[in-house]
Amino acid sequence: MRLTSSSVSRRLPFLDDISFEAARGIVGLLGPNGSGKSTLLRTLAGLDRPDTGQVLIDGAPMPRRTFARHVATVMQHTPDEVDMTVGDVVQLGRIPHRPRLSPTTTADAAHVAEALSKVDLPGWEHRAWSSLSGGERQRVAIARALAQDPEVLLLDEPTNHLDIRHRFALLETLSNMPVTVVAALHDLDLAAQYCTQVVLLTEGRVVATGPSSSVLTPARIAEVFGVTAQVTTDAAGRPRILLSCG
Ligand SMILES: Nc1ncnc2c1ncn2[C@@H]1O[C@H](COP(=O)(O)OP(=O)(O)OP(=O)(O)O)[C@@H](O)[C@H]1O
Repeated sequence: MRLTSSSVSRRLPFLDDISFEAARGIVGLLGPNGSGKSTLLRTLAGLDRPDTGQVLIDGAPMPRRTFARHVATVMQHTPDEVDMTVGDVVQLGRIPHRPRLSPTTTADAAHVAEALSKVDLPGWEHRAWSSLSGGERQRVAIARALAQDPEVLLLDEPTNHLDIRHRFALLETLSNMPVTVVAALHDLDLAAQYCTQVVLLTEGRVVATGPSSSVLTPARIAEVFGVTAQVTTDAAGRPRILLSCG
């Protein structure tokens, strides 16, 4: 499924004429704090409306209920004290696939188990959500989105709280799935390795978009983030970014 941001603009929080298209693979939204990544993701997810412009799926606006079935989101700030099990939380991802008020099925339970395995938490259904660490909660929130069987995934800092191994594992899993992912990321090196395309934002505007090799140049990184970057290419031909202060 293709997701298109077509000249999306908002007055508050500010977004200015944001256009890009995401197809299968990971599109990374990059930019400093306050550059508009979360605002853009919320707008793409239909949680906030653009003042002008449109969000299109396969070239057309999508009705709300169909959208909820095909597009899964993980935004920032998961709740703390919720009296639910991990299984309950991940089951929320199955709601758009069930008739209203109908009970969960064994097929739903299988989707939940598979999603938990994908985030390396197999068999965690009975753990209490409130007992989980920050990184475990983040992985459960991602499992909830995966259990939805989405064709488009919108993720706000999905690697937040994750240890290094699980950061790699998550991006590896996402890039091998037949889904369109748009993810806000802070780690430029990780983005360079896994994103098919990056959208670099500052102050609600797109500075550059395209493959990371063309967008993430040392000059642009210095201009946007105020840090020094050394850009090399690894054995697999992927750009690698080494950052230093100043
Ligand atoms: N409800 C709001 N009303 C007014 N301004 C807002 C509101 N929400 C966010 N902003 C402002 O809009 C700008 C963009 O915020 P946003 O959360 O989209 O940035 P971000 O790129 O996701 O940042 P971060 O990397 O810190 O998560 C920020 O300056 C923020 O303070």
